[in-house]
Amino acid sequence: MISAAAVRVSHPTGVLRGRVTLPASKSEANRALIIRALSGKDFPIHNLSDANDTQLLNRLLSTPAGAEVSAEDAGTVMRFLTAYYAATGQKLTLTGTPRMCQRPIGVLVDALRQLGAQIKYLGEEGYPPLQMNGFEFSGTNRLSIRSDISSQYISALLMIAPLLPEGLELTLEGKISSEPYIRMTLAQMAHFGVQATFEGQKISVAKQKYQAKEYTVESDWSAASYWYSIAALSKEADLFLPALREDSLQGDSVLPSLMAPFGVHTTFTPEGVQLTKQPLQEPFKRIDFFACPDLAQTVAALAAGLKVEVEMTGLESLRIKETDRIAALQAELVKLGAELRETEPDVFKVFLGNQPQSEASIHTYEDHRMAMAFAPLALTYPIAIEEPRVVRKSYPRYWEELQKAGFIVEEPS
Ligand SMILES: O=C(O)C1=C[C@@H](OP(=O)(O)O)[C@@H](O)[C@H](O)C1
Ligand SMILES: C=C(OP(=O)(O)O)C(=O)O
Repeated sequence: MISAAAVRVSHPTGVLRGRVTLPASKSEANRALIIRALSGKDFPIHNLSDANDTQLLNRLLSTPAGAEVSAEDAGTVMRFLTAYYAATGQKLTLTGTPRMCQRPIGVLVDALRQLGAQIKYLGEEGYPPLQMNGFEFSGTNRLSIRSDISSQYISALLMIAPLLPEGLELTLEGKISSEPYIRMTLAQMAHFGVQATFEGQKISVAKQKYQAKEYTVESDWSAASYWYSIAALSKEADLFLPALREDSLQGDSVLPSLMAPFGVHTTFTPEGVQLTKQPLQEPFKRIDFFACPDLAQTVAALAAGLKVEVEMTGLESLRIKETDRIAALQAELVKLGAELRETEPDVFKVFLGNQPQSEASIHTYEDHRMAMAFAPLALTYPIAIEEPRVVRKSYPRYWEELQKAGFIVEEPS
């Protein structure tokens, strides 16, 4: 594990071949863990991620909850546990890092209160920490909920829905952001024997029981995005990423088509995907990240590295993630001679400027994706990444995997 305050990253040849180890999807793993806890049964979950977000949730669910529980900086842990503790009537304080206490949760708390949860805000209204004070069914099973802020609120409610006395009928209000994550939730619920319908803006789940069943978590497509970026920036690449599937539950499995214009060809095999470097296919169409927000930083940094101007939309949710990711991208791309500018409402464009003069030192804002999205640029510019340990949230072995692929990752002297 790298413990330095910063690492300097470089790649002497720009030629990459071999097999990469990916973490398992933290999204899938955390749903499987919550469902197992709600089922009251024990069954094996294979390929559980070593990501801190998953290790943390696993620990919290496998030991009796104390008076205060911290979800640290994990959005899914915070949101899924809020619904889980409400539905199981537990009384405790649920909190997180200072940044977590700036990430909104009011939409979920309002919905849970309507169902009968007693929840009090201990700090600012609409934000953690939360005092969970038990549950007394209100008699309501019909809710309307805003769906344009975070899909995690909806996934959290759906997973507890079959345990509610009358199930749940949810009407989604507005645009549905990160929709593939809602479909992932419903698909995993179906794996464990719980049926739901999702038609238009309405999702219905009747009262049912989760069945015990083994589950194998797929590799993480969001983590794969950094290897797509590496392949695109390389001189030559032939990389194998194991245990990724074409019929994935993860929305970030759009990568093969999203990355084709950037010169990365994907071949699916029964064991995983092979990435090869091809010529760029310009011109670039506008790319919409509304369904796959976790890929936005990868693409913005890649555009700067490849020196192509790319238009990006659907970035609204980036402001409330591990950091304000739009502000973070704007501050760090400038160091590489590029600029992320809002050209019309909700349309951002990466503009190119001059080649950076000296080694850029990228600040990571306690956001794993800032570190992982900018490190591949070492194939183009001299670059340093600050607070490299942030990767532990979703991909603790990231730096070791870069080293295996021929990158030099060293502490600046
Ligand atoms: O449900 C999930 O597992 C996730 C949903 C997305 O969040 P939003 O729904 O808040 O966009 C995504 O960004 C996050 O990394 C994981
Ligand atoms: C947004 C993310 O995670 P979360 O919301 O679960 O903290 C992420 O991993 O990019």
